[in-house]
Amino acid sequence: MLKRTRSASTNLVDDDMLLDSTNDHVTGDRSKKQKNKDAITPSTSKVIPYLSVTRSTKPLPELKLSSLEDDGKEIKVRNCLMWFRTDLRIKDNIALYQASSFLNTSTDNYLFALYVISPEEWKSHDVAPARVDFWFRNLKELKKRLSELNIPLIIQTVDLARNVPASVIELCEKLNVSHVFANIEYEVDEMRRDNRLLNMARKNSISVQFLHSQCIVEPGMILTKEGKTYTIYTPFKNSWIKFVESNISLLDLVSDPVGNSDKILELYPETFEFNIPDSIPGFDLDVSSTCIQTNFPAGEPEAHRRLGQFVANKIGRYNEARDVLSRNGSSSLSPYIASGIISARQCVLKAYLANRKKLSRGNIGIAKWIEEIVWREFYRHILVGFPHVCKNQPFKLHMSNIRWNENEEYFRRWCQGKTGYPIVDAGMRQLNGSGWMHNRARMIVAMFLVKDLLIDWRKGEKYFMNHLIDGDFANNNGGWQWCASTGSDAQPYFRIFNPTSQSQKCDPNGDYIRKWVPELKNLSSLDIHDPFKSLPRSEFKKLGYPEPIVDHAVMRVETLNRFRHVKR
Ligand SMILES: Cc1cc2nc3c(=O)[nH]c(=O)nc-3n(C[C@H](O)[C@H](O)[C@H](O)COP(=O)(O)OP(=O)(O)OC[C@H]3O[C@@H](n4cnc5c(N)ncnc54)[C@H](O)[C@@H]3O)c2cc1C
Repeated sequence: MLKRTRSASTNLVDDDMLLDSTNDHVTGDRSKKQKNKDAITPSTSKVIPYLSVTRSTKPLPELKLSSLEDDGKEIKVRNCLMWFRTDLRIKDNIALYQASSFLNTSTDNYLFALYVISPEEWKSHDVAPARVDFWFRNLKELKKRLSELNIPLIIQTVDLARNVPASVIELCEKLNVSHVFANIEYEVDEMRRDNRLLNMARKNSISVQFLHSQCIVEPGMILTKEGKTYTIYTPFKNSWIKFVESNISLLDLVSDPVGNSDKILELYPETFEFNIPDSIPGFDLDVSSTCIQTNFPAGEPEAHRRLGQFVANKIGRYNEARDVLSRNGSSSLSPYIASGIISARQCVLKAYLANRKKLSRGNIGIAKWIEEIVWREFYRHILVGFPHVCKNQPFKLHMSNIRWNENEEYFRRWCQGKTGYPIVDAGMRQLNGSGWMHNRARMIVAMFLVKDLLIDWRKGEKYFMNHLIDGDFANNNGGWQWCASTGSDAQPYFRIFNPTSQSQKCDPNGDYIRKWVPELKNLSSLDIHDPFKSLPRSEFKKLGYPEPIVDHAVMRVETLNRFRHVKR
C-alpha cells in the first residue's frame, strides 16, 4: 500500500456566500419544485464559488490541519472524531487516515467515529429505503472493522436536519474532542450543514477539517483555458486524463488508519455499545428486501471482490457488453461507489494497473470503463461550479420555460411500468423490483418520460432517488438533465430515442423484457418489442398487457415543437 503524501484542506465560507453564488435562496429541500422565473447567472468565476481549496504536497506532519489554526489560534490536541457520511469504508479514506495519523504521536488521546442518522434530511433528499437499508448493513460491517482497531462507532439519531451540527458539537464536548475530521460532500444543503458546524466549532474552540475524497481530481483543480468549470464532457475528460497522467500520485491510496490503544475500552466503554438499527420508520423497504440484500451484500470486502472479478473477467469487453440489457456487462459497483464503500480512486487504480498503467488507450474496454468514472467526476465538478443544479433548476436556465404536461395518470403508469412500451416497462419494473436499473434502461425510461410523455424531468429524477439503491445526487441529476436536454453537454433536444428501435438494438432477443415483464414472456424476439403493432388485436388482448399510452411518432413532433420554441 502506498503511503499518501498528498492532501487538501478546505475552509468553507459563510452561508451568505453560498447563497450569493447563484443569487438565489437555498431551499434546504432539493425536492421542492421551484418556479424559476428569475434569471440566475451560473457561476463563471475562476475559483469555485463557495469553496476555497488549498492543497499541499507536504508530508502530513507538516500540514496545517485546522481552520482555527489557520486563523493563528493553537488548539491543544485532545481526542479526535471522524464523522462518516457517504464514505463508509476504512481503506483509502482520507479523513479517517488523517484523523488517525493526527493522534498517532500521543497515546493518551483517542479517536472516535460518528455516524448521524438524520431522517428529516434523508426525506427531504428523497433517499430511498433501499439505500438506507444498504447504509445500515454497511455500518454494521464498518462497526465490526472499527472495533478491531479499538475505534468505537457512535450512532446519533437527530430528528431535525438543522440540529445536526449542534449535536456533533455536543458530542465533542462530552468526549473531550478537540479535532473533527470528515470528507466533503459537495451538495449545497450538505455544504450549508458543514458550514454551520464550522462556525459553531469555531465558537467552541474545536478544529474541523473537511477533506476532498470523493473525486480523484478535486473540483476546481482542472479548469478551461478561461479559468472556468468545464461544461462539456470530452474536453473535461481529456484534461482530466492529462492531469492525472502528469500527477500520477493522485492514484496513490492512503494507508489504513492506526487504531486506539486498549485503554479506550476502560475509559470509554459506553461508546462501544451503540447498536445500528435494521431499519427506521419512514424508510421501510417496499420491495422484496431479500432480493436487494442478496444482489448487493454489504461490506468493503464485497465491493473489492466485485471490482476484482469485473476487472479479471469482464472489463476487457465492457465497451461492447455495456449496452446489452440482458448481459451483465457492467460492474454493478454503483451502490458501493455512491455510499463510499469503495473509492473512485481504488476503482481507477485497479483498472489502470490492469491496463498496463494506461488511463486512455491500451485496452478499449478498460479505457471506456475509466471514462465512466470520469463522467462521475464531471458531474461533481458541475455541481460545485454550478450549484443552482442542486436547487431544482436546470443547468440551462432557459429550459425551465418548457411547458410540461401535468398528466398524473401517465406519470403513475410510467412509475408502475405500465406504459405499453415493453422496454420502458421492463426498466421501471427492474427499478421497482430490485432497487437498481441498467444504465441503458435508465436512459431509455428517462428519455421516454421527458420526450414521449412530456413530463417534467424533475419528477423522474425524484422518483429515481426514491427508489435507487445507488441514488447519487450528482449522477442522477446529471443523467436526467442529459436525457432531458437541459443539462451540461446534454443530448441535443432533437435527439429523441425511439423506444422500439432502442429495444431491438439493446435487447435483441427480448430476454431483458421477458425477465421483467412476464406478460410477454412467451412472445418471440420479433414480436416482443412492439406487441401492440406486431400481434393481431385479439392475440394482443389475451396478453393482459396495456396498449401504448401514447403514439411515439405523434409525441416526437409535439416535443420537437415545444423544445424548439422554448423562450430564452
Ligand atoms: C437518468 C439517469 C439516472 C442515473 N442515476 C444514477 C444514480 O443515481 N447513481 C449513480 O451512481 N449513477 C446514476 N446514473 C449513471 C449510471 O446509470 C449508473 O452509474 C450505472 O448504471 C451503474 O451501474 P454500474 O455500477 O454497473 O456501472 P459501470 O458501467 O460499471 O460504471 C462504473 C461506475 O462509473 C460511474 N458511472 C457509470 N456511468 C455513469 C454515468 N453515466 N454518469 C455518472 N457516473 C457513471 C458509476 O459510479 C458506476 O458505478 C444515472 C444515469 C441516468 C441516465
